[in-house]
Amino acid sequence: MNTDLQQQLASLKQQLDYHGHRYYVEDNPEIPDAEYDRLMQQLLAIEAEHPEWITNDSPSQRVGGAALEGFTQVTHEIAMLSLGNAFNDDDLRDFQKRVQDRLRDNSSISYCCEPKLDGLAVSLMYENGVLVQAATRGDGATGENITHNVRTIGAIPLRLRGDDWPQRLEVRGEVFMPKKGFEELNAKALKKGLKTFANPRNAAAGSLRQLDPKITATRPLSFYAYAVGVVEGRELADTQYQRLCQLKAWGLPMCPEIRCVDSIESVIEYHQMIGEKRQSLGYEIDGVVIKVDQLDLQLQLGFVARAPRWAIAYKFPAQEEMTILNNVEFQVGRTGAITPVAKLEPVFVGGVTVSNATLHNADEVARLGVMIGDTVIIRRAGDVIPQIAAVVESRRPDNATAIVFPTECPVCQSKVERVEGEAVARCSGGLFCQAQRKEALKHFVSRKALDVDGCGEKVIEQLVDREMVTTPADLFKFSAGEVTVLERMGPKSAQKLIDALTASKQTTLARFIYSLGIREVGEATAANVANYFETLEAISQASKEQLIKVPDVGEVVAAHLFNFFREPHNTAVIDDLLAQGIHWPAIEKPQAGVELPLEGKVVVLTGSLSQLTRGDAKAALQALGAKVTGSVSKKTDLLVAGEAAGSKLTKAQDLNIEIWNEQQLVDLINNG
Ligand SMILES: NC(=O)c1ccc[n+]([C@@H]2O[C@H](COP(=O)([O-])OP(=O)(O)OC[C@H]3O[C@@H](n4cnc5c(N)ncnc54)[C@H](O)[C@@H]3O)[C@@H](O)[C@H]2O)c1
Ligand SMILES: [Zn+2]
Repeated sequence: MNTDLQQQLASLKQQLDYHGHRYYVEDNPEIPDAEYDRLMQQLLAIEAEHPEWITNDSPSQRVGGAALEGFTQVTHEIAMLSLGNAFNDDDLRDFQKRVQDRLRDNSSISYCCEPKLDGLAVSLMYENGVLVQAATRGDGATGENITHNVRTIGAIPLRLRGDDWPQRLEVRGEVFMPKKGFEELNAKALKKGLKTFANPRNAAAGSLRQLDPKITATRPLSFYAYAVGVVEGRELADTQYQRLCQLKAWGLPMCPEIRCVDSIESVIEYHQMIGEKRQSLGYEIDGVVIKVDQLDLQLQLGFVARAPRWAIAYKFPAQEEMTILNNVEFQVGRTGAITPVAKLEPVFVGGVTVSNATLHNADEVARLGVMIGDTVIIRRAGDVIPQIAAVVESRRPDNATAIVFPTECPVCQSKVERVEGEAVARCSGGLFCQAQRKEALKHFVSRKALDVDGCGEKVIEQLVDREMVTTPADLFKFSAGEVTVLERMGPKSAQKLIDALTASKQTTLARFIYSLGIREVGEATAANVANYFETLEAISQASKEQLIKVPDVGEVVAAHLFNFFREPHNTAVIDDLLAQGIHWPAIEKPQAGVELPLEGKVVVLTGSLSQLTRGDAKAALQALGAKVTGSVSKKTDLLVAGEAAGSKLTKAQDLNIEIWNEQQLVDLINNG
């Protein structure tokens, strides 16, 4: 009759066992906590209806997981328990009612309110004020001996302060990894191509349960005390809050957000207040823990199987949820970067419904090992954009398909380039691609490029939005009358704009190369390339090997240059520009035998310049024959120091290096 329900129960137990093991024993959960909690709530609901089905081995009756092999075991003198959960204000009011009913007391009860730290519980045994043993919670009865590892955690005192502590004192609390440390740890791992941790809890647990304490020592772990276990030889205060204050006086860190309040409504306010603070705290929390403050009341209330009756965890809405990756679309950014965007089955997480998430780039896709059709874990903490944190590989369907990057830009069909060593794939049709149009045009007319007066961002935006220009060459194709349709463009300013455009046609090869907006080709690089090859034709036909010979051009820049001129869309625009009359004077190389004024000199630039941009100054120095480097050393021949020069100037003075001001450089540029 009840076989369906019993089958469901068996399946829930089996799933909870599996995920509990991954979480508690392996520190490598597969599903988000919210999903685990839902499974647990289903189990509890069935067991509430059929208490006769509850077995001792049910996940509802047990705490945590077994100790890891490799550690010696510690038997807890007083069991370390879990906590019941509340998910809304009414759950909390029910808790209050249960407490009052059991105590047969209607007077108001004080509650100690504490952030629920997302790390792992540890027990610290102090004898005569000295830390003698540390253990994990394990299955509540038996934990792992992690004394050596815990000794490496700076926040945990090896010896208690003062002298009024009990002879034996067991302190319980949470070891956790602060958010900042977690991010740094993951950033390091990512750089080295190592596995990253999904969240700070896993990082803390994985770091603490290391067989080698040297590894633990390198991990940024911290600790807050929240309870007392064994006490022998002296009485402690008779409330939870006072006890924590005592621990604090003995040198054990106490979370500064802990408050004692005297009504359940104040608890609800506290929960809300901490919820609002959650993102700004330096550590991850997943709720608040509410404890009846009076110790004698706690004793009267006692325990159920796996949790005290006098405490409850009031959870925050989940920041991690599961959903399905339905598809991946590729977006082209305004600089041509091609970003895979995950199209998700909508899911409510971190307070909003999420249906898109960025996958960043091909490296990220590979790192996650994600496929279309996968069940993925979405993480959205605070206002941070939603991220795909992990893939639930065990739920991969048979028809899952690989994510394939396009070889052609989805917007303009130009070739996609992915330069070796760069994570990002890009559309190489910079001059032509609609997605990049506005950026390309703004760059083209900017001061260091063709320097078109009166052609600001607003003008470009309107010209593009009205489809009056699609490529830079179109800028030279309209009449003054045609541009008067733009906002705030009277006949006079229209004529000015046309005149400025006409004037800009007379330029230099360096400016022209710079104006094309080739990736990583700044003004100095453009000048070097122009000087080296002397003609546009030579540049556009140069091989990568030839390009690398240009000062300042490495493999990446060479690849960008090479690919740019291989894209027919780009060369068509360049031809059009030349047809519109863009021209420049031929570059005259100094005759052989004539030395450049700074030939072979190693020059460093520092401080802020007022007449030249950094790039112009660098390019000018290079044109004068100098090699420009970044730091002052014995090899430096000359330092050009602008305003507010700092340590480089001091160092150059110490080394007796020749020092010029900006004007001296400008004079040399002007007079050769
Ligand atoms: N993702 C998974 O697969 C998976 C599997 C198992 C468990 N879990 C998650 O683990 C949690 C259940 O684990 P649990 O049994 O350790 O219980 P719990 O996390 O609900 O509560 C007990 C624990 O809270 C911690 N805690 C933090 N601050 C505290 C404070 N101020 N006072 C007292 N305790 C404090 C202690 O470590 C204590 O052991 C749930 O959040 C569940 O979602 C997830
Ligand atoms: Zn494109």
